[in-house]
Amino acid sequence: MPTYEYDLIVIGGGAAGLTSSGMGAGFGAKTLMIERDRLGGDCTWYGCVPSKIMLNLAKKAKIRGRKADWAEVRQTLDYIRDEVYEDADHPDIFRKMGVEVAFGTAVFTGPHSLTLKQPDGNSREITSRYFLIATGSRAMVPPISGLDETPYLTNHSLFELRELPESMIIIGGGPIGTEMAQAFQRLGTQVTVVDRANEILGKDLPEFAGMLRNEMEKEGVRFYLNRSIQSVSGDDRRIMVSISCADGSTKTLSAAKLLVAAGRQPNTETLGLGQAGVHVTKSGISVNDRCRTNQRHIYAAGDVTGRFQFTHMSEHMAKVAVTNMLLKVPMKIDARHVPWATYTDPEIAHLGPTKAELDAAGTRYETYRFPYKKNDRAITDGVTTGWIYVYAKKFSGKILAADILGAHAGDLIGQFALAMRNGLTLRNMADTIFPYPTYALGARRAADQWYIKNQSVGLVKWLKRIFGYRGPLPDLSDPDRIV
Ligand SMILES: Cc1cc2nc3c(=O)[nH]c(=O)nc-3n(C[C@H](O)[C@H](O)[C@H](O)COP(=O)(O)OP(=O)(O)OC[C@H]3O[C@@H](n4cnc5c(N)ncnc54)[C@H](O)[C@@H]3O)c2cc1C
Ligand SMILES: NC(=O)c1ccc[n+]([C@@H]2O[C@H](COP(=O)([O-])OP(=O)(O)OC[C@H]3O[C@@H](n4cnc5c(N)ncnc54)[C@H](O)[C@@H]3O)[C@@H](O)[C@H]2O)c1
Repeated sequence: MPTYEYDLIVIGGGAAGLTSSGMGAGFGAKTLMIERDRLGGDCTWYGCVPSKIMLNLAKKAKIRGRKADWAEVRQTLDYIRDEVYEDADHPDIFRKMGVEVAFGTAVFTGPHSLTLKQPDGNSREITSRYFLIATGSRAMVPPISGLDETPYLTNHSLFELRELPESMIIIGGGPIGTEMAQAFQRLGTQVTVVDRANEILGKDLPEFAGMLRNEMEKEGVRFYLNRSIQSVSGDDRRIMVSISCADGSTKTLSAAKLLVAAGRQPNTETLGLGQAGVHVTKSGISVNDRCRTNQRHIYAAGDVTGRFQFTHMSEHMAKVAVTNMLLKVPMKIDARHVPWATYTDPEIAHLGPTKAELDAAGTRYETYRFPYKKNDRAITDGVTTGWIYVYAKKFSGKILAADILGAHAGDLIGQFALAMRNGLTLRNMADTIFPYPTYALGARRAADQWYIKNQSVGLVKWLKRIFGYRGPLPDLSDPDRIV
């Protein structure tokens, strides 16, 4: 067997790269992680962490009822991002684990070799037995007339703004556009969202996405949905966005800033994938269920594959890749149990196939629902907007999917993910003791609905006859009754 300098080279030090290099070293592989910027990737610097800080500060601004102090927002953003970096992403943490960390850009020169272009201008040729590509994604800039000549923000520049804009137009009502619309509106910016789709958060349950949009409209966010953008123009002081209206006319929106949040594109161009013979498409590096590319020794994980663009999925894919590559254990991406959450107020979360996918596949299921307005903790906290919907088999209670709108939906969906992944049924959940008063108890009460819905007047008649009970027949007509 030829000898290589490393057993594993990981390219990219974001969620997928950090997980895979730590695991690689943990399994005894001589591992090198290459990062062109700072370890931590999008999540720490330009994604999950700053966006959740903004949402938290925005909630506080809403409670105080006054505009945020942008200097304080920026200070908090910098302070917490640094804290996350020092606690979880710093190169020394990985060096301690046995990972070599090198800074620079990696470019393949062959199937087992690459050039590391270092920041000081020097280059180094390196070989490895295995590679894991985890170079992530960046904002996709749609081909809109005038956009190239107009200043716009993306998630890369948004959190570095020097002042709070008086107004902002956001192109895209996906998770980024929706979270940032609420955050900026609450901080004091007048936000307008434009999307070509007819509802925000196209991957979530439309009914819940519509309820969230209503809440955001009450807070002042303006939505222009089902509109195509004709052109964009402007300068650093004012931006104009022309949109088409349903009657064929054109309307021009204007704001101080423009944020493009219209999806992602994979970071693949500078990798020299052709030299390594790795197959790539516009949506990302093609991988199989084991995260392997068409080259048996080259794997890819995370956003660069264009598959599931979430931090938890980047970590999951990294685990799948390393387990197959270094342990030779055939582990597959668990695509049937993928949860996600959008951290607006109320939150919106989903698990498994969508309701539309269940319906399209002709799957037979029952919907078990529980409203937040009947959850005592939601009542005491004053956050009663929301619902838990679980889709499950009528007789077995086997969980097929779930949607949640409401406070802590992202945490609650984890309860169903654990149950569904491990074959626990709604009956098992309903028989489990959950503490009172918690949001999690709402998950159990949704599971209780399986017992309640399986109760029937016929069953009660049978009980009465067998045991000689003398009460009247119950009224079971309310589909949302809780006992
Ligand atoms: C605003 C926003 C909010 C988000 N919020 C959430 C959330 O709440 N929850 C959630 O689950 N997900 C969220 N996401 C998605 C999440 O951030 C990504 O799915 C995740 O960061 C992807 O991780 P990754 O490791 O694949 O890529 P990245 O984190 O992008 O890491 C890739 C790394 O590779 C480096 N790199 C690229 N090319 C090269 C090269 N040629 N050589 C060397 N290094 C290279 C980059 O510098 C980068 O550090 C959010 C994203 C955004 C933009
Ligand atoms: N809480 C979270 O987990 C979280 C938060 C933010 C981002 N993310 C991840 O980041 C990914 C990217 O987020 P995103 O919101 O940029 O992308 P997205 O693809 O989810 O949504 C983009 C939106 O932009 C619209 N759009 C695209 N082109 C348009 C055009 N020319 N004109 C008008 N509208 C247009 C689409 O219809 C869509 O609604 C997400 O898919 C998600 O995986 C996750």
